[in-house]
Amino acid sequence: MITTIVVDIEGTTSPTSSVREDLYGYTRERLPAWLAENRTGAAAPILAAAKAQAGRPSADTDEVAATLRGWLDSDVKAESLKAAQGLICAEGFRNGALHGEFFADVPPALRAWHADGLAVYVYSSGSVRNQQDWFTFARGGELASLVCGYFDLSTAGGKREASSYEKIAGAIGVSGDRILFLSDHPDELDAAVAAGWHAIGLARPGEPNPPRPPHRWVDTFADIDPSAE
Ligand SMILES: CSCCC(=O)C(=O)COP(=O)(O)O
Repeated sequence: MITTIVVDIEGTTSPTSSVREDLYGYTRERLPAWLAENRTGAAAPILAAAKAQAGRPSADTDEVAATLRGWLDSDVKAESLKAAQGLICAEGFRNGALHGEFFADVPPALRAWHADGLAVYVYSSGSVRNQQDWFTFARGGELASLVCGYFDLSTAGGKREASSYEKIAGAIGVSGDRILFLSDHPDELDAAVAAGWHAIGLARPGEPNPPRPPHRWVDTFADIDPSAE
């Protein structure tokens, strides 16, 4: 019996375009100034991690900003970039420039699962901070009250690793065979199944990741019945 649902964000709850155009665009524009202004504070661990990952220990903040912008452009899911994105976008969510964007079928499904007593968690490459803001400042009304918790690359690990799903199951204290994972990415579904989870793929019109066997694929949360898993 499924007691817990874990959802991916990009391509699953939300259009890829809303992440890449809105969040990446907002971050891209503000990265150089934000890194420079916060280099001895919130940006310090981000600068250190990005320099280490890039193999450029003596890079200055301008060079790190250019590196992080390059990672945004090629969608590198690096922890340091995602941490910066979460902190930079926090201001945009609070001043009304940014909203969490969700496919129309997602809020009613989350409400129904919550009303049925299912626990909903989020696991995304975006930082926990960014995820919380995405659900809190959802266009059309907050959705964070429907979510029990959030996991990201720093708290769970990479999304294509079975060990990350084992770690999440351990952290929430639920056996994998009671957890249903929803994602648009076949490699992530493979990893969740390898950890003993149930998994359903989202293949939404216009989204980039093609479906792949052996998973079941749907194009809307309305077609997901956790009690039938
Ligand atoms: C709204 S949280 C930020 C989303 C993000 O930056 C991202 O890379 C989404 O990746 P996902 O793991 O949800 O596909």
